[in-house]
Amino acid sequence: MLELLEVDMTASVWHYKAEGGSSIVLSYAGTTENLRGKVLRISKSSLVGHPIAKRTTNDLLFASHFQHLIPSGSAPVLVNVTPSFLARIASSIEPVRPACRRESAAIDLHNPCAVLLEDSTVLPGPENIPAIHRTIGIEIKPKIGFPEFRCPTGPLCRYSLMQALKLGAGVPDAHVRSSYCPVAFFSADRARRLRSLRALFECPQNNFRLFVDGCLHSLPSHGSARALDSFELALRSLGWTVEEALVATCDLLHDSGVLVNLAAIQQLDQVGIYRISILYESIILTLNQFLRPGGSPETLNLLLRAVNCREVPKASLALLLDELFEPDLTARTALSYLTAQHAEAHVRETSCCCGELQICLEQLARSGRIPKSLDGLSGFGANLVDERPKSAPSPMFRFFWGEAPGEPQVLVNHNLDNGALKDWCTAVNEVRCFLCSDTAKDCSLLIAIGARLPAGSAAGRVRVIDLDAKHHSRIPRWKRLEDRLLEAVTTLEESSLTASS
Ligand SMILES: O=P(O)(O)O[C@@H]1[C@@H](OP(=O)(O)O)[C@H](OP(=O)(O)O)[C@H](O)[C@H](OP(=O)(O)O)[C@H]1OP(=O)(O)O
Ligand SMILES: Nc1ncnc2c1ncn2[C@@H]1O[C@H](COP(=O)(O)OP(=O)(O)OP(=O)(O)O)[C@@H](O)[C@H]1O
Repeated sequence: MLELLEVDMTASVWHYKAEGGSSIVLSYAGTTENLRGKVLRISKSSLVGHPIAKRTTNDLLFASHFQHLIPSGSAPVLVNVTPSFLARIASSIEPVRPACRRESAAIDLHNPCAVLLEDSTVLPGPENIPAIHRTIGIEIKPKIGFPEFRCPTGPLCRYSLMQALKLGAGVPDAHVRSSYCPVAFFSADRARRLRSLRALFECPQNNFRLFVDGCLHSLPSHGSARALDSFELALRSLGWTVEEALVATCDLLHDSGVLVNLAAIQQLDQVGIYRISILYESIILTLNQFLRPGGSPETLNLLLRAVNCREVPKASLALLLDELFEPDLTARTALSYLTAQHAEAHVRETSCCCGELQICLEQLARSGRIPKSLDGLSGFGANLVDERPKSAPSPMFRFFWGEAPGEPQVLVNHNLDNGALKDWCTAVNEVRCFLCSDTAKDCSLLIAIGARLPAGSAAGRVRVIDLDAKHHSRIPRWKRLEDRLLEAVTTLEESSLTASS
């Protein structure tokens, strides 16, 4: 059983730290010893009260399986919160929340669970107590590290297309187009990595945040001299110039091995959203066939067992889909290695988990959870960075090359044979891998660096945050988004044709 802890529910000791699309994070400012250096991550709901992220406590159950991987005291813990505590927090933080977040969502007052986490924007002091006066925290949401699209001028990454869409839609954060390139950020080339980091610093949008001594430092979308000045002052007090701090961050990220691991998990997406969407619809058609009156419950249960799911008698479609796509232990292990990722750069030693991740991915392959196309796993993770776009066509490349995915179809009929069962398992596993990869495409890195050391290096640490499993119900939305991205590619193609004629 998962243990639910109680936390200090005095609203005044929890201060707003930051937020994303589905969570608000508060830092602890009270005196309880074991809460110092912790943050509380609470869920949001839409303004009319619908939960935003379909999160399950399994995320935490899962984390509890891997406590041994996570440095002591850093493992996330599920805690109980009351509606009245949440309501008090909601009113106290409202004035400090960014307007665009306030207008779209609020605290979910009806979710009795929150997550207590280590504050990864600060470095632990001697007794694991955060030395909050001496840390710069840098948060990066790197997005997808390989190009997925092709246009007349060459490969194109999803991020730059999203920039075009965000600019067109007037997204508040993105009124200036960023020159950040995730492919360069994941690159093995240090100069390219550094250039992409500078681009983030110059145009942060929602991909880059700075914390000074654990507090979010507002960095305007396109550099107001004043905000930069105060950040530079904070850096200077730790012995850094901005450029030196960016170089140290870049090196720390590289030494930690985290980017290679992240890229490996992102590339569990081997087939692209169009094929995934067809498979997802096929899975729904198949389940519906067996859920209809007269459908065969025995066959349905056989299908569930074939993909390691519990038998669900008389289940609804929604329950069955949740059961099928609740990430299984092995897929979660891969993500868990990211959670456990950390690096202590001052000793230039890393606790890079490439080896373990490799084993885990191989296990995924053996258990049939990685599609056949990923069979050649030797080197998986090791030489992905920079290699893949040249050596193996990405899903979207394949789409353009004419391997269109076809129509959804019922994957098995009532006379289940081995071939049909295999198609079913492949389809479910491909969708599972895709969901797992999407988590890695949307997570963030938190890099904490302390004072500059004489050799120009930093005491520092890298953590990966926001590894929530993505819910299968997002698949139709992702497909529609992909349609819009493809339209943007077409517009680019047309404008380049016009320019060249
Ligand atoms: O759909 P995308 O690629 O725009 O990604 C969403 C992110 O937008 P971005 O492009 O990074 O500005 C979006 O970021 P913001 O909340 O806009 O900062 C979220 O991360 C969203 O995930 P979730 O709803 O919080 O679980 C992300 O949604 P998912 O794609 O992960 O469902
Ligand atoms: N462990 C942590 N330590 C310090 N700050 C954190 C931690 N976890 C989250 N944060 C801060 O809170 C913000 C929101 O958290 P998180 O990314 O988990 O929310 P989300 O809504 O799931 O994000 P997204 O919109 O990217 O999906 C982060 O961007 C980060 O600034």
